[in-house]
Amino acid sequence: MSILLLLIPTILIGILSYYLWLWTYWRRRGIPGPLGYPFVGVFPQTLKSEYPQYLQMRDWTKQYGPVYGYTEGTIKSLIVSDIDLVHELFVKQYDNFYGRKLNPIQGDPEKDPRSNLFSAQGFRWKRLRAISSSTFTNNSLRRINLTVEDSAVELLRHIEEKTAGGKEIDMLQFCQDFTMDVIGCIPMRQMDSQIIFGDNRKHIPLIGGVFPKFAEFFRFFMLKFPFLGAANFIHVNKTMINAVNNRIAQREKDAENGIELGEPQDFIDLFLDARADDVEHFGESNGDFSKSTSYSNRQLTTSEIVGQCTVFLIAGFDTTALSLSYSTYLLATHPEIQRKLQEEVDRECQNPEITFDQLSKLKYMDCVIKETLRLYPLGTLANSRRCMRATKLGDVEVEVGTMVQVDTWSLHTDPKIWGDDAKEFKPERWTNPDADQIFQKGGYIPFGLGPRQCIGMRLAYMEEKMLLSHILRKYSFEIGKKTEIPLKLVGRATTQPTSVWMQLKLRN
Ligand code: HEM
Repeated sequence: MSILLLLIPTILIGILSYYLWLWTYWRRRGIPGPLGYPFVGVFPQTLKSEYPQYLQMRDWTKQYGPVYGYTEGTIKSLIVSDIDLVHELFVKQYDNFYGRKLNPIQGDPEKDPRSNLFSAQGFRWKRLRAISSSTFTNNSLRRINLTVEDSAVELLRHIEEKTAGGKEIDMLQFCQDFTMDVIGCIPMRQMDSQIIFGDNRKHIPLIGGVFPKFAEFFRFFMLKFPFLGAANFIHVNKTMINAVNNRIAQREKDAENGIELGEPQDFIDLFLDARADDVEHFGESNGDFSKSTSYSNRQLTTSEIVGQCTVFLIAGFDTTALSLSYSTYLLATHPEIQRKLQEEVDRECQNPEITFDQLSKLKYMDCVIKETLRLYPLGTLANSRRCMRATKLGDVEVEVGTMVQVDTWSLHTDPKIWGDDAKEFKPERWTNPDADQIFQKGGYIPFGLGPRQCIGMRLAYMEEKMLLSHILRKYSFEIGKKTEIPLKLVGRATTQPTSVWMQLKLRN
């Protein structure tokens, strides 16, 4: 009994000291930054959906400068917005930072059989990337150009109905319908986006960050008992597993009946067909990637296909819809830029159908989309890396397991990089070769940089150009009574406007 009385306080003091030690990690190293609270660090600030963490990070950058640190539970993050450090992180020191920042509740990327392109690291990532890349080649994009156009035309019909009599519409919802139609595997298209992105899981990252050793255990329970907060995730996952299994069964049945494979219907087909011919020939330059032998398969397993389709849905649907809706807002508030863009579209896209080659001639449209993503780099949660080998980033010694997050919002509007008009919407700046130089150097990263740059970037551009061209040939975006200026931004994984109401005026 007396031993117990001694043991319990000792354990409690040990745990307390451990958490306080972690909490003051950056202070002890002389790196500035917000402290937050014991045990949870800055989690209460970074998990607020009503004030997205990227805006919060931007505020802290103003306060602490381009390099600072904070803790979220036991997760130690270094935040950077210095162009040279960004380039070093993503490109020069890729071998030291090849993992992405993950919460322990997301599982171990080395062991999870459903580990996907977004979370995987090392050889496994290389293999998934090589296999997935074949679905984003020019040829593949050309093949789906028609599907993307069908979705755009369908949306235009829908817009026609809803704007009858001069009614205002919320472009955010319309853009989401469009991108879901393009990206959603057929069985997911009817699913409410709230189910996929419903914001009811604030406690899950918190538990994972504060109690990493028990993350596997919590994960197991949350997947067993949906009411604990993972109901939406479980539903999406089950629907995807059924969809993939049904498609495999259908293919087997067709093969038995001598029916040949047709054109791919969606990502499930693309992934079932995808293979990487050079997967077995990846020579690794260092020991960290050497766990290669168990993954030398050229094709994806069923679990991997489920993981890939789910991550493509999550990474590709909302991001592209948001980017589109920000563009419509910026065009409505900058009519002279909209007119110039309409002139380009009228000139280059004269036939009813818009081809892949015509889309590539829309140079001013490229500038508008680039500039939109400079001012609204909505998907920057992904612009992070995990330190896999101890190194130095600038003057800071970075230990294995430390996360490095780029504050993209500050980087993209830094007057030292972009000039005094950094906060203005000026697509013309992209006609100056200096802007592309900034991109090469790491100052413009809406799609990240280096080997892990967004794999869906070209698909996103294609979708956006297709929809904007179809709409702008017929309508002009105009500010309406309900348009919020400036937009009110919310969100956690992505930064989104609460709504993008506007009027679509028929052109003469
Ligand atoms: C405007 C639309 C989009 C934006 C702003 C965006 C943004 C990003 C960013 C910032 C990253 C991190 C890159 C890095 O770490 O260097 C990323 C990665 C990724 N994105 Fe996108 N994305 C968009 C569209 C898409 C689409 C359409 C898809 C798929 C169909 C997609 C799938 C992915 C995947 C799988 C990754 C992880 C790549 C890897 O680690 O190898 N994204 N995206």
